[in-house]
Amino acid sequence: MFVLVNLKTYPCDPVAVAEAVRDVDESTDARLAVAPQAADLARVAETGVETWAQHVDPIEHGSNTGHTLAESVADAGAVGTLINHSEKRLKLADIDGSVQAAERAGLETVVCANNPEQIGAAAALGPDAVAVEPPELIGTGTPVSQADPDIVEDAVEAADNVDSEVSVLCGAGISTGDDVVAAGDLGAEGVLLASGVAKADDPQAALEDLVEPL
Ligand SMILES: O=C[C@H](O)COP(=O)(O)O
Repeated sequence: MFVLVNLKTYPCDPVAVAEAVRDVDESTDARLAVAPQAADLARVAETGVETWAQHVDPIEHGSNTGHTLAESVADAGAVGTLINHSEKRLKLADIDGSVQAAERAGLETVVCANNPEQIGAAAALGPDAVAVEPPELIGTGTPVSQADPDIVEDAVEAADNVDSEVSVLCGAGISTGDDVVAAGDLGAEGVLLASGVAKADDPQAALEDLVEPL
């Protein structure tokens, strides 16, 4: 299983969480990674943890003030990027452009979507993976894998119908090892999570619980 920890803009210490993710990664067969804010990418990557960006823009070098260039993200040490997170939604053409920009820079891609129908559309754009996240469950602590298992199974089917090479992650409310196991049982190859680790009093203990059954 791939466990991708999104730090969003939570007031955690990104380096401390990154070190916890790195240390737990060394004790599990699961693949762990962390997605800090763009400004924190380089110092997070310096910890040795697998580092992802939260977003890249559909642009090239040039007149793009305030945008996030995929090549700069890669130069800072990221190996992948989220695209179209529910909190950073893009137009379809921009999702396509961001996937292309990320691939140009050698970044792995996970395109987020709200439901199985959008997952099918996202998969058609050729990312490495898609992530289904019902927005109403994000940050609630109510896991999608238990509250809405059909949406995960339907997302897996929708992606598979379009491109069987595209992996499916699920996210929203996932905070325990049981939640991750349930996601895997529904066909997901990974989970995208945030508050369960980034807002935990002890992020390392939260991560150890997450990967313990894997
Ligand atoms: O990127 C992560 C997702 O939005 C899930 O967030 P959450 O684990 O806080 O529900």
